[in-house]
Amino acid sequence: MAKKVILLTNLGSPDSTSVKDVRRYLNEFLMDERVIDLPYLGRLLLVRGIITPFRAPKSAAKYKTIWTDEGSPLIVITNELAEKVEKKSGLSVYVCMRYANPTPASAFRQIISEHPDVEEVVLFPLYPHYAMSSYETAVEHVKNAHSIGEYDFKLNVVAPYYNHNGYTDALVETLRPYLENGKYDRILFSYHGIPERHIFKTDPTGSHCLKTENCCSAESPAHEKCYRHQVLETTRLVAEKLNLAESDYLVSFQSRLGTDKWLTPATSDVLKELPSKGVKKLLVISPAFVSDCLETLEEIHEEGRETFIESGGELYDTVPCLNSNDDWVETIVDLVDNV
Ligand SMILES: C=CC1=C(C)c2cc3[nH]c(cc4nc(cc5[nH]c(cc1n2)c(C)c5CCC(=O)O)C(CCC(=O)O)=C4C)c(C)c3C=C
Ligand SMILES: [Fe+2]
Ligand SMILES: [Fe+2]
Repeated sequence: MAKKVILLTNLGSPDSTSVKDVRRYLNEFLMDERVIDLPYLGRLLLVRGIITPFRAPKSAAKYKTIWTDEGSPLIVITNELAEKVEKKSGLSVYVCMRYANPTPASAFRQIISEHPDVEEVVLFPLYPHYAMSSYETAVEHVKNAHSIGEYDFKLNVVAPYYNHNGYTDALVETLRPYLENGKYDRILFSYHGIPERHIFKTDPTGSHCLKTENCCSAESPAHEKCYRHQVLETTRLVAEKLNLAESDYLVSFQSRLGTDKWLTPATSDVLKELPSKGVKKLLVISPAFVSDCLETLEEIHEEGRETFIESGGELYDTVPCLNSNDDWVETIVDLVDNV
């Protein structure tokens, strides 16, 4: 059997909550051409001249509200997950991040020093859905480091698993305890948003995505890379497993940045509008995030609650991410075994 190890890759966090570290992180993140897809000079001016100077102090203050003694929740949780996957799979598990630390190059150096005979690294992106700003950039970043290092081992990548039974079952099990006494008027599936332009860009047919109202439910090869299709599928499968009626839940997109047209409806708009439509008791789940992070702990749990309650909502609960729960660990091992 080929000597195999696992490499988990996640988005990454600033090294600390200092404005300087947050600025460096935001510059690296937003200068990624798969995140802000402008020509280099335009991107540089926008990111360094406008977005980062204003955003860094605000983001640093937000990170301070979620930071733990061990560091960023996203990093701490990813490391805990790695330990558990290692125990369950019997394989060595490493971690790298798309932005900041640890880098793919440092993870490869560690792998080689601990396993000089390694033949295969299985890359597991901690993104269930394909988007050029998440799954694609993370995978390309690791492939790039692999090719620069001219390593002898193979790099195999786990495909997006938005419709994998284990992943949707794991989501169902995190939701189930909240649904036992039927106290919510609605469940909101809030996914990280992306600009519509990114959906057009990743449509290999060039003619399917966002061309009709129900493009995401009509058969198409475009779905292999369509973020909207994939998040709607995750939602549909989870709802089906829980026997939810269509009127029991809705989907929205959070964390919009800039003035471009992003996927709609925006989570913040939905949270403002629901109470006036009679939805006073709300449960929110964020399945695009497998690890709790700034976008769940601050934006959804804190800001989201404030928006909903100030708009007339009465009860607002949020479901934790899969983090390092046992169902999720088993799913990762299964996906790695079948890559
Ligand atoms: C779940 C997948 C993600 C997609 C798709 C995604 C797209 C995307 N993000 C930004 C801008 C920012 N995102 C930020 C934080 C952040 N984003 C994701 C995941 C996805 N992003 C995660 C897991 C996190 C949390 C990181 C953490 O340390 O906890 C941030 C930084 C924080 C802030 O200032 O708000 C920015 C900026 C864009 C522009 C984009 C698509 C184009
Ligand atoms: Fe993001
Ligand atoms: Fe689509």
